[in-house]
Amino acid sequence: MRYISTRGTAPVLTFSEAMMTGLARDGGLYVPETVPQFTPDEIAALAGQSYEEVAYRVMRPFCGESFSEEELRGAIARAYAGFGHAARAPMVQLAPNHFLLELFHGPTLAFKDFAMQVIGQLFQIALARDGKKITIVGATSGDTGSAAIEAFRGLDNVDVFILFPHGRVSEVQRRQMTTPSEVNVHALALEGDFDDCQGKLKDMFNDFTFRDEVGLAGVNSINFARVLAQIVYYFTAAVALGAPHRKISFTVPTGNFGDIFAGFLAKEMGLPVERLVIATNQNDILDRCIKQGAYAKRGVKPSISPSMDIEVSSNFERALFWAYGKDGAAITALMGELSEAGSFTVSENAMAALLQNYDSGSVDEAGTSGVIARTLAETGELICPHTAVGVGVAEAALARQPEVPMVTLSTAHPAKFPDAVEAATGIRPPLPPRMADLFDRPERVTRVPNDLAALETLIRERRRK
Ligand SMILES: Cc1ncc(COP(=O)(O)O)c(C=O)c1O
Ligand SMILES: N[C@@H](CCOP(=O)(O)O)C(=O)O
Repeated sequence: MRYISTRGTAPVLTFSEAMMTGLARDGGLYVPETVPQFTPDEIAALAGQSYEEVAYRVMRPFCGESFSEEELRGAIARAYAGFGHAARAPMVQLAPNHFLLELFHGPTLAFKDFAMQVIGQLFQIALARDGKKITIVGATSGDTGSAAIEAFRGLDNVDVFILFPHGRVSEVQRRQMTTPSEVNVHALALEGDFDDCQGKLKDMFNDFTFRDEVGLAGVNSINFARVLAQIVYYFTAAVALGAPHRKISFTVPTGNFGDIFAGFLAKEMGLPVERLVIATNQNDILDRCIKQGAYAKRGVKPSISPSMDIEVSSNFERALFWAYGKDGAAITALMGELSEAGSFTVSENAMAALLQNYDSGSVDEAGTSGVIARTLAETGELICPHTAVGVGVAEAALARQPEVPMVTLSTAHPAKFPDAVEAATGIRPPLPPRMADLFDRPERVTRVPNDLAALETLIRERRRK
């Protein structure tokens, strides 16, 4: 299995090389050259298997020779052992043909744990083999950061620096990042929004001197291994609802497009996915692009679903790569236009390709609160604001095609966003007992400017040599 860049000119790599490399050296994102195929019989055989077994069968063909069966099975087993639900990703029914896929039973209460826990294990295997030390830098709008810290805290050969937008994450999210006491963990509050954080991260990858000096590694969904581990729950959910004998649609609360792109790959592998519905909050650049064919920045507005306050949606580049027939030069040109002019127009053929797979919708702030309140009243389920955006968009999509079961991804636990949930329902969701003292723990955080040179200097000084 070989991995190629969406921009077409970076070296072709194996799975573990792509995982340890992060951003391709031409600025693109690594993708598998070919997508492994599952037959209907192979999909049917997943029914009744444990989450770990499905994860092994789905991930194995993407890994090539990078990890042995024993290594991959061991990594998966250790990754999910700490999850708070035996099914790992259970489903609850909200309405006839509408299901919620709960992805918040991991250690940091968001879907990020599903992939981050696995790649934490895979990184450790790879690092033990070659004896290297690495510096992970991550950008977060709230959830990736704590998931990365949880997966890598305390490791001798890894330093973790997390950039989050100052004042734009929930207090629970911030404390999850600022209270770990391990010396290898560094929470950095950047003056700017998430796009600034991710922009600086990509700038660091594109500064080859810095990148090679510090052994830079990335655990955002820039890293294909993150996306890979997120494919698994599309299979478990679809099979539980009757795949491969029945088509299933998914609605995905979307920001950086990693989660929904994992659903696209599940479809490419042979899973009968009818529609992948992109759900955006008031930062609706992806919804506008799907409806109007132009990707145009307007400026990020803070919302009550802060993890989706994103305009430069990194993995949309991967979706465009497929839509443009894997033409790296075309993607390079589009990404150049985006950084220079803040917008680009999608060609007619590429739009047609996107519309074969994706549908979209958005929910504004009042709508999000309304969905949280209504979902509680009608179903008894208390949901987080990101999930509420998904539920609102899914209900509209389901009304257009009621005969196809719809799965909405519930991407975070409501207790991560207690203010928004309380404002909508009057109920303040409690943190699980293991996190009950989160507000008593001392915080450690450094305010940083939105400045590449200053960030690189800080990382050079703080990382352990
Ligand atoms: C709770 C939550 N929901 C949804 C999203 C959006 O997911 P993605 O960035 O993969 O589109 C995020 C951030 O990634 C998130 O943290
Ligand atoms: N919403 C994310 C943003 C980063 O996404 P990633 O999937 O690329 O890591 C977050 O919570 O940090």
